[in-house]
Amino acid sequence: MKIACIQVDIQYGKPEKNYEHIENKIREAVEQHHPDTIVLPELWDTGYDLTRLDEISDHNGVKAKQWLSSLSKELNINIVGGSIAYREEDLVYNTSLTYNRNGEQIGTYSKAHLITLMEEEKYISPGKNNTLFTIDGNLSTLSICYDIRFPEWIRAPFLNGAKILFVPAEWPIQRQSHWRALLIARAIENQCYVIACNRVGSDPKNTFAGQSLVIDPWGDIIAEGSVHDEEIITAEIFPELVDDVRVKVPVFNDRRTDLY
Ligand SMILES: NC(=O)CCC(=O)C(=O)O
Repeated sequence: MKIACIQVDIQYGKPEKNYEHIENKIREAVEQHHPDTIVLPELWDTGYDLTRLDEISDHNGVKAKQWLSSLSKELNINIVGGSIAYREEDLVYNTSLTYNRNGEQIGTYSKAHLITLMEEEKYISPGKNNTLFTIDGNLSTLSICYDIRFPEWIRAPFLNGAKILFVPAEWPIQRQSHWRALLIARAIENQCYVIACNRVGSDPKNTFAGQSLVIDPWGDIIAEGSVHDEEIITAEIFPELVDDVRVKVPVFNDRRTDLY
């Protein structure tokens, strides 16, 4: 499966502009790299313009759903749609929607761990469920940005057979070393592919770290974005490698389920 992470800058609180820019980038990625699966960053529609979510969030995700469905079908690609500001009645969630090549929604997940450091919990409601979905035959899960600091949360879908972890993010540059280390650790401990798409650029409060990563189940980085520039990061992944690594180092069998 060929992956393309769309590492872009995001305009603060301007969904229309972001839709236009990201659609152009997706079309460019498809023309130049012929990916099977496209991955977008976190909150790519609004950015972290949290105080204006009443005005700019997507009611029931109607707009994003229509756009993701028609684009994935037209271009014959899977789209792991990063995340959007998704309004459900009076609450807003940081929600990811995944579509397959037929334009069908196959996955949804709302960020469970909200980052108090960025005051996310004041404006966004937390999700309660993790997710499992199948992309081109590969069982996958997804966590959003700050979630990667909580390995006990991420473990559950891997105990249920996941082989790939997708991570849309808006990770600031001041904690860049944590981004790399945490993603490599999640790949090694779960013996899975990690496909992490971060944004670049700045908003009024933060500068973001880019460095989108594709990491194999051995923990080796196989593709990496730059820190400052918009970029399409591509990699070919081989999910059968997950089984090889799990046989070589059988940590799933060696877990002490009598103790934890
Ligand atoms: N958008 C985020 O969740 C940022 C996470 C972060 O900055 C951190 O965990 O550190």
